[in-house]
Amino acid sequence: VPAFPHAQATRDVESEYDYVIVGSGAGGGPLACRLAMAGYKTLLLEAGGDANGNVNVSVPGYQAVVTQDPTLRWDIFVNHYKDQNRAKRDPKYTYELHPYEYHVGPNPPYGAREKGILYPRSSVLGGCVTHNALIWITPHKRDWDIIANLTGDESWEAKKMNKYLNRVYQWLPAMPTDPTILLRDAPLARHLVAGARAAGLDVPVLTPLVRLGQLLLTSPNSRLNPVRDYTEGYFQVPLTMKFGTRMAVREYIQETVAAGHPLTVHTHTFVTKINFDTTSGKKPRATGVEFVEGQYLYKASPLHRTTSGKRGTVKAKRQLIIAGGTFNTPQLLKLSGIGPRAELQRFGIPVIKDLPGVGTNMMDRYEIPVNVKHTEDFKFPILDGCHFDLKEHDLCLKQWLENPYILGARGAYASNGLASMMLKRSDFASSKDVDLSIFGGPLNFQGYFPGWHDFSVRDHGYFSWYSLKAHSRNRAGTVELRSADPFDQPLINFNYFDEGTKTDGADQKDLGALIQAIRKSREALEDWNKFPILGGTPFVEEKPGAKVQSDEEIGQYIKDEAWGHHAACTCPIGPDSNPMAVLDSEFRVRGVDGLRVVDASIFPDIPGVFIQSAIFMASEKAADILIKEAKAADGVELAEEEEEEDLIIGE
Ligand SMILES: Cc1cc2nc3c(=O)[nH]c(=O)nc-3n(C[C@H](O)[C@H](O)[C@H](O)COP(=O)(O)OP(=O)(O)OC[C@H]3O[C@@H](n4cnc5c(N)ncnc54)[C@H](O)[C@@H]3O)c2cc1C
Repeated sequence: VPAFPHAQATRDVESEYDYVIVGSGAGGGPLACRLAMAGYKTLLLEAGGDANGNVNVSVPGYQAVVTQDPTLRWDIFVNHYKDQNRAKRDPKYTYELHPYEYHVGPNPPYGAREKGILYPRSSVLGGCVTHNALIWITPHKRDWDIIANLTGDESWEAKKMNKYLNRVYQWLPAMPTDPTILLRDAPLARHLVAGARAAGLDVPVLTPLVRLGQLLLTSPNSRLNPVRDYTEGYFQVPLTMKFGTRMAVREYIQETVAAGHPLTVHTHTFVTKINFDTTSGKKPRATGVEFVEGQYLYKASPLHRTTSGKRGTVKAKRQLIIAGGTFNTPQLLKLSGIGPRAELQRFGIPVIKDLPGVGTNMMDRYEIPVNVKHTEDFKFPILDGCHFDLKEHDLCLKQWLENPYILGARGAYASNGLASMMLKRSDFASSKDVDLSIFGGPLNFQGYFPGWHDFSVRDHGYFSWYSLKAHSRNRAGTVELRSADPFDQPLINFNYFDEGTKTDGADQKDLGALIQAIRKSREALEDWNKFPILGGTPFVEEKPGAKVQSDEEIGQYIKDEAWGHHAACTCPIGPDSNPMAVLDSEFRVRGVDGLRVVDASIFPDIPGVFIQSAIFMASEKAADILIKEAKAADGVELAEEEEEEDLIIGE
């Protein structure tokens, strides 16, 4: 594992910084780096640790292992349905036996407490980017135009957002799995080839690997393709890694500190409250935060023991930016007096600003698999020696550690295991953009529950196609306080399908798209038969299972077992005329001064197919706005901007 420069670990919190940022994930991390690189004294407060020396965060093949790592995971539990009887139809429904000890599925022992569905989150430098699946798919143009149209702020138009993608590529490496790793496993390649055929591509029966090799060189992100957002087909899956090692926000923060920019990072620092000055007679102004220093203070951490630690406060001279993510940002705003009046009063929280939209409008994608098991003792050769457990017998880890990134020499762990994807437009898409991503890999992943990773990789004879519904319509999710205790996790209700948004048949349309995705996955599995030249043993479908055939049966399977992992939109940007808009188009929290939000919660509509790219770009935009604002305030002349609209740097 390469030795990354360590984050500055000083514990003396100075009393004032230009900018204080809470949360170092996809939203907060890049913003902190940019502000510091522009010369502003910036403090980044992060509840988690820096994960230095933790190999889990660096190995792409450990993308699932890392979500189980107790040192950085938060076990957040959510409700897909408020109706618990309905929720329990999901075999992933979880109960707590003792603190952080769980029972998954029906027939819990007597006394077990209902928890709901696990929603993995990571509290660590880099936030969820440090434990995510590394998939890098850039947003659709329409995602940005929606914000521009909604707010009248043209700077959000797609052509103007292009420059922020260029800026992301200044620090973010992205590359696909080396095709030579995959092409060595003929039965796995047989599945991937079948996927290409089901995606409508012509694959020669006698030389399928040559065609697959070509397809794995085709990027789904190409900005040179003017109709890229509508282009259906079969593509490689770009990953946020460099030569087979995860590299993204965490590493960028550490490099920025090491380069000597004025960025101070305080890890293991949990922010409990935003402080306001309400004495001016004008709008309340956010002046800084209160925090507690200590490890695993949030009760969602399985290593949580105490909420006590060294307490402190810090002031933000220019702006305070909250970037705690879709669940924690609305929680912190509400705890600090910004949110729906009735809810705040219920918990005895003094109201600073009645903002009814905080913690509403939550969106997510739906995901659902078809899992098959190959018969007898078949194992995918690519997984030989892979134990996914960091122990000495994990020969794939040894291979990854000891080899250079050349011709697949680092082996299976230089990939996240999901190398290719179909992009499709379902009959239920809300625009011309593709709305289904169907990707395959040698895993038995059925969604998130405690121990999901061990379950997914235990048997090396499984293959699955996963469908993800992009541009989903449900916006009925909510994040509400459970208590006034900042260390409690909030109450999170997604209100799936018919429990949620039903306008214009929204729930039925999303369901319809997913039913088509399941049928497309099955078509890919049938097309497997067309390539016997690649070997392998037959398989049986375990989920949803051969008996599940009609639209109604497939629909029920989806409603029972779908999940999501791109939760967003709980502090949406919106126009002045919308009382539910939490932010203006420049990330300002409405009704107060000095306070911004920059993370997955800012979007009025869930963007793209995979979300981290949109958050990174929004973070770059926020930096641009704040730097210009600071220069204007200081009377510094703004340099003429180069026209970057048509410039393409990176993909
Ligand atoms: C299992 C999984 C896999 C995923 N895979 C992908 C993928 O392959 N591709 C993709 O595009 N997206 C993926 N995502 C989604 C993506 O990683 C997240 O949407 C994104 O990281 C969210 O960014 P954020 O800035 O909103 O919050 P986060 O990245 O979650 O960062 C928030 C940070 O704030 C800190 N924090 C919160 N509250 C406080 C507080 N009170 N005080 C101090 N610090 C605090 C947290 O510790 C955390 O580090 C995945 C998500 C999950 C869960």
